[in-house]
Amino acid sequence: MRSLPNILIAGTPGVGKTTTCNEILSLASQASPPLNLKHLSINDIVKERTCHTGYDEELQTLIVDEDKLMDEVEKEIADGEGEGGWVIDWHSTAGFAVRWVDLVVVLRCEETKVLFDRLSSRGYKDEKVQENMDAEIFGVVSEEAKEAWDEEGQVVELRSVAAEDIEENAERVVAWVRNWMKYHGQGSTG
Ligand SMILES: Nc1ncnc2c1ncn2[C@@H]1O[C@H](COP(=O)(O)OP(=O)(O)OP(=O)(O)O)[C@@H](O)[C@H]1O
Repeated sequence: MRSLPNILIAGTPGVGKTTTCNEILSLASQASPPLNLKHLSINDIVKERTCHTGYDEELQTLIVDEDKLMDEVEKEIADGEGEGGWVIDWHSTAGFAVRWVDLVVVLRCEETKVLFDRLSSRGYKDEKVQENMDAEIFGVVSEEAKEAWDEEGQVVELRSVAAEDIEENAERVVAWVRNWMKYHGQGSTG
């Protein structure tokens, strides 16, 4: 049994995963007592441990080797077995074992114009912007998560459109962590 939950922050590129993870970690470190949450950036793992088979020029993205990537993720998560507290930052839930993750937060940006502007400002090609817009409109990440984590309350969708959503979402996640700790008899653990 972990003493802190593992949380996967998922969603279409540009919905605000990294920004939200940073805010969660910041709030957690300032909490009293502080919560020892740790950021697990899957983007960094893909690049640093070469969990890819090359670069797709068309879609301007690395072609992820999911098996290798999940081996690396499991090493990280297993290292913290009995400890937990990973805030995992990745666009997808594919490949993750359900037992590794206690809560999946899918960030959503329903305001398509806002997401379009965020993606375009990164210099993405039209095709890549469109692919990501379609994924967001059809709720692809959310559907995938709900298929795997079928226990009630394990997948939550949070709106990430305006700047104030970031803080509100981070506060909700930190509050959820506190509740999880109480429920699992970890109430006084920092
Ligand atoms: N809710 C929001 N309100 C205002 N700006 C936001 C919001 N969410 C994200 N942004 C802005 O959008 C940009 C992308 O955010 P961020 O890098 O956190 O997204 P991401 O989901 O982690 O993307 P990727 O999957 O490509 O890593 C940043 O400039 C961030 O400041």
